[in-house]
Amino acid sequence: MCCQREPLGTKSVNVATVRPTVSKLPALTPRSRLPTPGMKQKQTFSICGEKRKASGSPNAADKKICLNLSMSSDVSSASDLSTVSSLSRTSSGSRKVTVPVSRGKTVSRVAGTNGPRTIAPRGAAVGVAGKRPVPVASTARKAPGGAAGRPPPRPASSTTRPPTTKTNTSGKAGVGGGKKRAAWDLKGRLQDMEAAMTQLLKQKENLEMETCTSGDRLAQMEELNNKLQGAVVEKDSEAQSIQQRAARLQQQLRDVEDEHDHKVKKLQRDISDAEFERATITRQKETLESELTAVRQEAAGLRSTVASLSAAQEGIRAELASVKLLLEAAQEAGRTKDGQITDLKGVVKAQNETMEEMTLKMREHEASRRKLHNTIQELKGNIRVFCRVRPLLGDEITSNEDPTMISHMNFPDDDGKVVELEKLNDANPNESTISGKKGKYDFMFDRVFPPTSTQSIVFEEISQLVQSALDGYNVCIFAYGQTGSGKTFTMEGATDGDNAELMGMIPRAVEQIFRSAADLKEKGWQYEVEVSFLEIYNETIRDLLGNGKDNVKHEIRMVAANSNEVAVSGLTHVKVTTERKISDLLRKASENRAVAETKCNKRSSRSHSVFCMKLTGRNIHTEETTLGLLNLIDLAGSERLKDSGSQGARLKETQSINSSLANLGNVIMALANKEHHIPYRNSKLTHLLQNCLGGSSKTLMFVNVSPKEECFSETLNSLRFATKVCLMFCFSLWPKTELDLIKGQKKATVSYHTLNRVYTN
Ligand SMILES: Nc1ncnc2c1ncn2[C@@H]1O[C@H](COP(=O)(O)OP(=O)(O)OP(=O)(O)O)[C@@H](O)[C@H]1O
Repeated sequence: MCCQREPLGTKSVNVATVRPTVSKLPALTPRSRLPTPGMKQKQTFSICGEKRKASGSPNAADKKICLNLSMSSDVSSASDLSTVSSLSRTSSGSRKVTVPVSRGKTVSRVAGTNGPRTIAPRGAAVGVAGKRPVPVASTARKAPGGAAGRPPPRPASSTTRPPTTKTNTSGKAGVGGGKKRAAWDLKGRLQDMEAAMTQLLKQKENLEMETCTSGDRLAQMEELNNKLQGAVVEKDSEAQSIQQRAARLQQQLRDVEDEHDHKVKKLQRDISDAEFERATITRQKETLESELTAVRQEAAGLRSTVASLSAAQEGIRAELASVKLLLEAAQEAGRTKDGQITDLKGVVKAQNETMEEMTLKMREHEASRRKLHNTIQELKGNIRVFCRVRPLLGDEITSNEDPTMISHMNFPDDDGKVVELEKLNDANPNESTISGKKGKYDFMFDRVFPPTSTQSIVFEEISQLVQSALDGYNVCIFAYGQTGSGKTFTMEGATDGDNAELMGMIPRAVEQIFRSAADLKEKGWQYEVEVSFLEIYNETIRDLLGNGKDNVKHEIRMVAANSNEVAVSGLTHVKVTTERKISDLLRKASENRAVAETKCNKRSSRSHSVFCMKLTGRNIHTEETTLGLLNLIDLAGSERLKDSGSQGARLKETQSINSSLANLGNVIMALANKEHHIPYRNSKLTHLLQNCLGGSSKTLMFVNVSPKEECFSETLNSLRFATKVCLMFCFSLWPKTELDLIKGQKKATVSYHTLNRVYTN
């Protein structure tokens, strides 16, 4: 059965065999090749499948067959593609391919028939690839009712209906030849009518048959429609999966593009880096070129220098030749000199021997120097008294007054040994005088330092005693006087920036000791210096180099039963090798004293401070050893009880001070009198200094005097105490008989003039 088909036009379908899996479209490649809505293009799809060879051929290999479909159509949407090709199996097992090429247009083929395989688009020519298409109608006519034995469907269009015999209603035409019967020919007309009736019955039968066929065809079409709808759903899902895949592919493409962009950027960066590097290299190249130019210029300069040097070398060679000549002459002279050197070596040897002798003599001289020095010191007196008057200071100076000019004091002699004291007001008529003149007093000491005397002038006088300490003698230097008279200034000095002139006796003595020790080193003497610093307050000893907080009770003990040497228990002794170290120690002692001062006002002036340097010497040549002690003592301010008006603790302090000062005087007196018993232990101070007072020890006492007129009485008192010490020493030099004679004169006081007369005689 054939149906009228629409002409296919440019569409052509070549079908060999299509496998059921043909619904799987081949993978669509690049996104750019996917149709987009509204795109008009020619598409070619290849649907590949496999076909087995005829079953009669056992070795038949699978053959790949393809359905090629070319079309040119408007693709309105991607979903149209899903319906491009579909395949469904008919109920009879045959395969049917329906290919809608555009909306409402389909190409169908029924596989499995015995006839030639065709696709019968409406009115189009369909044929096997490469063969001329066979008209459908003729094919259908050749195989009527071929598919599944059914009659071919009746053509839908009335134009395709088989021609019907036109009934001659008018009766004018006969059935057989169209010849009109005569009216009278009833029989003939009856025959015609029977023939017409028969024809009409046939037509009726045909119509009934056609109606039946149309019903079948309608059912077939409905079935087909259902299948097509199923195929559409299937294709829709396929289209969705294709869309998802396309989306994945697009995502991949975007990833690839991103990666591409990333690589492009990286490449651009690499390019810019490379360009930068190229620019750097270019710059380096330029620099190197300029350096090369400079080096070339330098090389040119060097070449010219080499040329000039070569010329100079020639000159030097010539000079060298002349020098060689001179050298030869000198060598000749040298040989002569060698002889002379040998002679000189003999002379040097002789001189070395002389030197050794001289060194020995020098050592002997050093020993003699020590002895002589000591003799001189002894001749000068093992006990000496110096008087020092400080200048007026600050508020003490009235306008237009020279601070070194003191109205009530005179320094009359050129030797600097006498001080005259004159009371200008309120002369006490009962006051005893030395000069015999009321209100005027003369005092003579080993040395008197007026207010103009500097620290260095004062130290000159005591430096010999410091030397004695280095030579192995014990030396005590005291500063005695009323409060504010200049004892501490004399002993320690004042700190006024870096003014070295204000340095006191202690730092100067230290300086001299280290200097002399260095000088004596070449004579084989090595010294070890050990320092201690203590104060005695109210007969209690306190360590000024300790930690300042200790409540240790320090006791004075004899080092050995048969020796005079004493030691203080728990006292700090510091070995020093430099002067700087000693200044640090003095600072520490002063800080410790300052702490104590806060506890007891003005304590420093109410205590005795004893700075002691132990000097141990050893001669590495002679193995001779020495041990000398240098004690520098700042005594507490002396005050007369009746003048001070002290009470309570202050009274106790004053009594303690006066007692220890009186004991000092008694000890000195006992030493001068060569008494058997010396009362050292009556006070801490004399007990401590017992091996430094008396014997071969040297004692020097500074009596410091205030220039203030209101201190006249205290000044007089201090000078009298110092004179007593001085007299005792003078007595000690006298033969005992003469001493007894003087004592027998029963004079209350011994005048300076008497002593002077006795002394000079
Ligand atoms: N020769 C001097 N030249 C200049 N100033 C001096 C001299 N002697 C003492 N002074 C000054 O006089 C003041 C009192 O002196 P210093 O403190 O030495 O007296 P002191 O006798 O030690 O008193 P104290 O017993 O209270 O300790 C200080 O300011 C000191 O600098």
